[in-house]
Amino acid sequence: MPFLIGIAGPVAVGKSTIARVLGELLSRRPAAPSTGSVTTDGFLYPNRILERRGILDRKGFPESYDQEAMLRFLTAARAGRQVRVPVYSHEHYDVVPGRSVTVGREDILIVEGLNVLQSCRRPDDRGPAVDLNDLFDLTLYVDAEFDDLRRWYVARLRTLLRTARGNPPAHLRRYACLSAAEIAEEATRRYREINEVNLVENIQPTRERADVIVRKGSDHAVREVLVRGSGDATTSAAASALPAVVTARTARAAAGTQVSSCRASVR
Ligand SMILES: Nc1ncnc2c1ncn2[C@@H]1O[C@H](COP(=O)(O)OP(=O)(O)OP(=O)(O)O)[C@@H](O)[C@H]1O
Ligand SMILES: CC(C)(CO)[C@@H](O)C(=O)NCCC(=O)O
Repeated sequence: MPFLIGIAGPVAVGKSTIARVLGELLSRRPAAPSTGSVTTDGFLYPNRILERRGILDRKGFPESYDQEAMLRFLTAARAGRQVRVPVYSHEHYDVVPGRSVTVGREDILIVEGLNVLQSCRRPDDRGPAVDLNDLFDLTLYVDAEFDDLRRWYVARLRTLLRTARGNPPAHLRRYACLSAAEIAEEATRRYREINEVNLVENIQPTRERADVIVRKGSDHAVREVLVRGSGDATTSAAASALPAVVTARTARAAAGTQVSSCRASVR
């Protein structure tokens, strides 16, 4: 059965980047465990369903996910069963029809998404909601300042537009004839009106459930690592070892990131 790691946090905080780097680092451990990572974005309903339900502008909110499918996936993965996960594309702003990734047989499986610490409806609402947190062996919450989050969101949008090379998919067309300043203004407004509302209402309230809170600075470097623990010597030692590992290695693995000092404590 895989060791399941959950990574939660706001939109554009760097969850998938951390999942990728962490997976790579863990697979280089002496025992060479096999690792995989997957995002809960794949369980978003396709745009056509969100549109039909009038919730396209609620993408990322709890009701925009197929929670039953997500719960089935996590339960199967936890039991070590192979399972197919649909794929979401930021480029196309939609779930990709017919595409999936198969996971569940790895030694370590990392699942990242806005909602991995939230609770999830059971099929047909039978029984109380499940705290997804309970399905993971270790959970992280990646945190950052709102100003930085907006900036990283805008930067990612710019990258998407650049990658589209003058032929953007439908949802990016509205940005195509805007100046750089207008793109930043429009994307910042979008972040504030949708993602920040979701952050305050649904994502940030789950932060304290995480085993580890990782705080990033405006240069993406890890500034602080807060480990939830009983205050015993082992937890304290693990907490003090973490920042050096996370900061230095994440920085090396993510090109252009500065290595900087980082505090660690047990909370
Ligand atoms: N360590 C890093 N150094 C430099 N840039 C980074 C780093 N981590 C993330 N980024 C950049 O920040 C942006 C958001 O990162 P990423 O896509 O990993 O976030 P996310 O939390 O997975 O987003 P979402 O919730 O929307 O899927 C991307 O443009 C990415 O390149
Ligand atoms: C796909 C999510 C929900 C999370 O990755 C996010 O990137 C997103 O698209 N949010 C919806 C609002 C927006 O367009 O940014």
